Amino acid sequence: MPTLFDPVQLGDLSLATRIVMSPLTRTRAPGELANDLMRQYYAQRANPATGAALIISEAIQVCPEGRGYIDTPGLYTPEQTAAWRPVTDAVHAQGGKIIAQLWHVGRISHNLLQPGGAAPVSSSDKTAEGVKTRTHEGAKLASQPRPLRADEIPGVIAAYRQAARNAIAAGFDGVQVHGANGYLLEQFLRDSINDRSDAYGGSIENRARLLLEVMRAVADEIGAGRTALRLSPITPANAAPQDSDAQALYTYVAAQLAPLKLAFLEVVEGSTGGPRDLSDQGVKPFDYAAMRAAFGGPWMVNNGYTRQMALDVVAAGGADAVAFGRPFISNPDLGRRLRENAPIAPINPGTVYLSDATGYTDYPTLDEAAALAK
Ligand SMILES: C=C(C(=O)O)c1ccccc1
Repeated sequence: MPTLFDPVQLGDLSLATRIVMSPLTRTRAPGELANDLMRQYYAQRANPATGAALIISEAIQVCPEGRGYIDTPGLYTPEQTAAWRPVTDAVHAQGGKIIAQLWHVGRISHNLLQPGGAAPVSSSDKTAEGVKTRTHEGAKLASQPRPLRADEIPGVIAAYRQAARNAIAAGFDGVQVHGANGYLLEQFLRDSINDRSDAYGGSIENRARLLLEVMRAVADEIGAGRTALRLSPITPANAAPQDSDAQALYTYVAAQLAPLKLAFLEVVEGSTGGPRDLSDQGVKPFDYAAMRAAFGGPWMVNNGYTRQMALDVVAAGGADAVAFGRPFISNPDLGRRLRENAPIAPINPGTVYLSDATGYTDYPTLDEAAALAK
């Protein structure tokens, strides 16, 4: 069996190792534009020999209504598209690969962030209780959303399609659709949020419809081999209550995706950035192997993987690649540290969402830290 450090083919993406950098929102994109500080940050982590064999970008909104925080980037205008080109060029100059995570936050937003101060959109009018968003007027509780009308849904699908086209024009090697963590597509998937009575609500087939229509549109636009998806079957992130039957729902989705032959499916195991086992919260254990069997394609795992866990899951054939999030924030050369079993520097939680280089591009590599220590 291969090791974590062996090459792997994920659709059209040929990776030098199975070490992937997870999407990480960092709120360093004022005006929704990628910039030179972001170019530095991604380039620092892009060399497959020392960093990530594949970078999945921070979440990037596909339309104005898809924004839920200040200073997150977009991919829905020519200016936003052009702003990403220096970033993808810098990643490629390191021999790396990068795909764009395409995002629509749905109800995880506030009127202050919405065009014309309108209500955010979702599958229903259910508010994400207690969720805070970041506006120019400070942290605000998410606003009550309005349900998307059925005649608005083709426009949402078109926005994902156009953003995927823009991502390729910007030099990305592909895209990952964000179908996880309580955002729009998961707001349609789960019957704890979606109470629609039209073709996009009710049965599992109807609640999965929007996600599957988006995936088919993106794959049709840029090729399935450059199209990936992230799902989070049991995460409670962003006040997303559990579905009444997560196993049936997500196994159905995986089976419906199988014929598309996507580049990969990345699955967040447990609670995003939190516990992997939620049984103490009354959540039934989820059978990820059954979901993988239904999907049948390249499988990427995420959430709290240590070096040993990552080595073990790949060696056992339990995953084709492992995505690391927070460790890549504070270790730009994480790939080297994993290979050499070198110390993993911890993050400073207080600087994750600042707006400058502090806690962003100033974490040292092993060599830089050694030089500083002399
Ligand atoms: C895109 C995010 C996700 O997937 O949870 C996100 C957004 C804001 C802060 C942290 C994470």
